[in-house]
Amino acid sequence: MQFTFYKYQGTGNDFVLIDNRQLLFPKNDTKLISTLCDRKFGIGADGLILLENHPDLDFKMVYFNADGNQSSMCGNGGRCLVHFANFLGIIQNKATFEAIDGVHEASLKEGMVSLKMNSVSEIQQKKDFTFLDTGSPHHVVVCQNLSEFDVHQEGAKLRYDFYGREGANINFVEPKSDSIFSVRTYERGVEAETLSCGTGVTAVAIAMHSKGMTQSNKITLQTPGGELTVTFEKVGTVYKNVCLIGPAVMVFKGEWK
Ligand SMILES: N[C@H](CCC[C@H](N)C(=O)O)C(=O)O
Repeated sequence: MQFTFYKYQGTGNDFVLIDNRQLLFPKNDTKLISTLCDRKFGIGADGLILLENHPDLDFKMVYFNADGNQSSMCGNGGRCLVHFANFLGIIQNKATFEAIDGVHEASLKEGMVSLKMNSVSEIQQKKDFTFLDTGSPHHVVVCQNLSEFDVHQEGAKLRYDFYGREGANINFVEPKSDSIFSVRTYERGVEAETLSCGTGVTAVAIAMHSKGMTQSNKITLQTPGGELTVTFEKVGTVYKNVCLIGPAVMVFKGEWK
């Protein structure tokens, strides 16, 4: 089948975006989606995102991991989709859309997209790690010498041996200052380290505050793909008004034959 696609990246987390408002894309074709995301036989991406109409909101987001399966919320993908909706003329600089984890508000200014994430009230603080869901499930563990760390091997071990079939995303974090943290992420469904992970850095920011490793509510996350900012308000035990802020870039447009 033939269709137009747009390749996007948000701090190096990259996606194939398709305007599916006509509902012509074969969503159940796992093999096609994994081929489109394949870096040798396809376009190459960490995931694929469909923009669809919504009866009440600006649009609907449907997200697939590179393995071809529909998955949980993608923060960087959501940011890229807001940029795409502006490019298509669907929105100006504000958006309200539905994703798998509910309704999100977003704003766009000079190529930077601020995406409101769900509030977080359940944080599992263990001795050696923190587990929380920011739209996707995330394991957060502090480590030293992050640049030397074998993220793929250690991430896969935790993702498969500890979390089993369902899995989780594994975030390794190294404090740089009270409000700056370096993060590298092994992503479920990509089954590799990605250059950044939006719901992942959101989980890291909240986990660091919850552990008392930062007093700030405006956190800078340095990832191999670039810099993201996460802001939040802690009201009682709940993290509210959580925002993921960073760039979204259209890399190229293409036709799939
Ligand atoms: N791979 C994740 C979904 C995408 C998360 C990531 N790309 C983001 O920016 O949040 C999962 O299956 O839980």
